[in-house]
Amino acid sequence: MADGDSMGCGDGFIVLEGVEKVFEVRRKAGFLRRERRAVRAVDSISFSVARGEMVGYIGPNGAGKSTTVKMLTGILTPSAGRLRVAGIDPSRERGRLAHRIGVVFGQRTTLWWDLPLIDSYRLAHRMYRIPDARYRENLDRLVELLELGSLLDVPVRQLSLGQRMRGDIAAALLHDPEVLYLDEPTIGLDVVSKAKVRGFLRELNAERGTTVLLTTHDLQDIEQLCSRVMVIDHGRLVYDGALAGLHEVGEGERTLVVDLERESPPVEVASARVVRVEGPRQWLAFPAGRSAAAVVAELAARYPLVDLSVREPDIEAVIAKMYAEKAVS
Ligand SMILES: Nc1ncnc2c1ncn2[C@@H]1O[C@H](COP(=O)(O)OP(=O)(O)OP(=O)(O)O)[C@@H](O)[C@H]1O
Repeated sequence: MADGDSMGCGDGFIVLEGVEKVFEVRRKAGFLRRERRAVRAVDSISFSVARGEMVGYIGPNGAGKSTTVKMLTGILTPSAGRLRVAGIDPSRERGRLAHRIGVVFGQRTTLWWDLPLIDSYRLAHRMYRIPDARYRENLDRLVELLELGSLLDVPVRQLSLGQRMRGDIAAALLHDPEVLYLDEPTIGLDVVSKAKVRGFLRELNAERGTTVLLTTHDLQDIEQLCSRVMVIDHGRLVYDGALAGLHEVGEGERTLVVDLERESPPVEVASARVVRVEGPRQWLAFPAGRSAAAVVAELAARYPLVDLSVREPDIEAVIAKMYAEKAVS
């Protein structure tokens, strides 16, 4: 089959239907005896990403994120299911797909370590057969946006982690890919470098409509860049939706911060529990799915309130809880 549209998935640009990847691993099981075991790294995953979407793909270590990305780039062939990126079957037409996608691995560089940065770009120019005018235009734009001007003649090994990451991102975008896979793009970066990378990605998505699939352990990346998030755990997709909806899935707690008229012992209400007291200020936790109005009404009826505010659950806490629950079940 040549075309992704024939899969009946509408305008999906990245489409997975029941995709699986099973690895055969051999283990020593005694003297001269080896045992074969199947590891189901990706277990019947289906999703569809529209052109121009920016999606977070998250999950604990060993969940199957890298395996999914490797199948999307064509490095690995799925054991079952169907997969298309821009209408292309990645493992069958890896070369053709390479012109349409860009890949950045935070922990691995694709740049030539001992050569000046610009040499890696010249190589990409030839490798991807980018027309000269387009190469120049893209290079100028990326150098400006990623602030690489003073770094082009510096050997890659002398670059800081943040500089190298920006260099890698530029390398992945010189050929104008429609899709960008980012694997931990801000790992190990300082706050300023993280902000630069995130700012650039937002601009890229807004200006060029580049579709972005972002794998990260840094949930601020997701909060600042993605309106949709997919959570994978033990090879299965356990959540696909808005970031805000994760609060409900994780059944996190919201916090009501109240200022009483004067310092007092922890307040007593049925709908919430006090988790902290500091002078006249008290913090009350209540289930995220419940309305704050009931808690406020109960409090106001019994205590003199000066001020109050509601804090949403910390997304990291919600996801940590979600993983913990999965591990127990
Ligand atoms: N080539 C391989 N051979 C055998 N097992 C593998 C192979 N690659 C991955 N696995 C196994 O598949 C599962 C998923 O691994 P994967 O690297 O996709 O997880 P991940 O979500 O990317 O994890 P991390 O966040 O640690 O990078 C793990 O149990 C891993 O040990």
